[in-house]
Amino acid sequence: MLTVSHLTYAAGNTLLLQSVDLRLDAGKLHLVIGPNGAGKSTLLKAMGGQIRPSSGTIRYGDKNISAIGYKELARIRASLSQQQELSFPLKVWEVVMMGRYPHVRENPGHKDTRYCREAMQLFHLETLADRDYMSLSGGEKQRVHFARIMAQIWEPIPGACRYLFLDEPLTFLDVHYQFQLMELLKTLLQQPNLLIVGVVHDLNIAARFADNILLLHHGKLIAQGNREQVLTSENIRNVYQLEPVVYEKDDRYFLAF
Ligand SMILES: Nc1ncnc2c1ncn2[C@@H]1O[C@H](COP(=O)(O)OP(=O)(O)OP(=O)(O)O)[C@@H](O)[C@H]1O
Repeated sequence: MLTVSHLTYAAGNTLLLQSVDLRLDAGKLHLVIGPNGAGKSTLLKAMGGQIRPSSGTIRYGDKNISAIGYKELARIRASLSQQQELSFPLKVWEVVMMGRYPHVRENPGHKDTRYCREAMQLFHLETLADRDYMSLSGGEKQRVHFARIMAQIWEPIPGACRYLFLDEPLTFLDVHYQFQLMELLKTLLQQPNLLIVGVVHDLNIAARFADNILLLHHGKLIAQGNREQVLTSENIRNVYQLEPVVYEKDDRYFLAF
């Protein structure tokens, strides 16, 4: 479980997050939505321990993350940031292997190689393993980074949770891979003690795949819950200044503008 209590983050005089409270369970897909500049990336970075809150606490289980050392943090949580560009020549498998560095003492061992291979299989990268990363398309690069961060937290930790933070993971992916990734995340969540939080802009993706939707606006958590609770006409109007038509049919729930 991940618990956020009274989280506030300020940059100079600007409050980017204002007293956010959350309790996120493992085994569920939590998707953060909200307009540009709402504070979604800032929230993810704070939950991933990449930035230190101005006030408030973030706990992994019963541990305050400020008490978790950098190396230990890197073994239990992985983050996909919005900008992933690498500007030096590496083969695809070498980029994926970077995910294993927090676990490696001197040189990667058989276990690290196996986890990287399995992570690459998961994202259908086997045939690209020896390609120069810089020669890949945007979508291919994105899949390499998914494999890298999955390799980082590949191994379940007995009795403890692993945390995966994905900031706009659907950027660069065509609609086929977008759906494939979301389905894959749902499958991964069947593993014990895995917690995934992602940021998406597509409200219909959130409606279709999220178990829990977090709506941020001006650094505040405006609504949280399932799609019927969060993706209401009123919330969308207030936050995006758009008037949606909400369709509900069988198990489908979607918004048209
Ligand atoms: N270091 C900083 N100093 C001042 N303002 C900042 C700083 N970092 C972020 N901001 C501002 O804080 C706000 C929230 O940024 P954040 O990146 O969290 O938004 P977001 O919801 O992820 O937006 P987007 O959907 O555009 O990616 C933005 O207005 C951004 O310009």
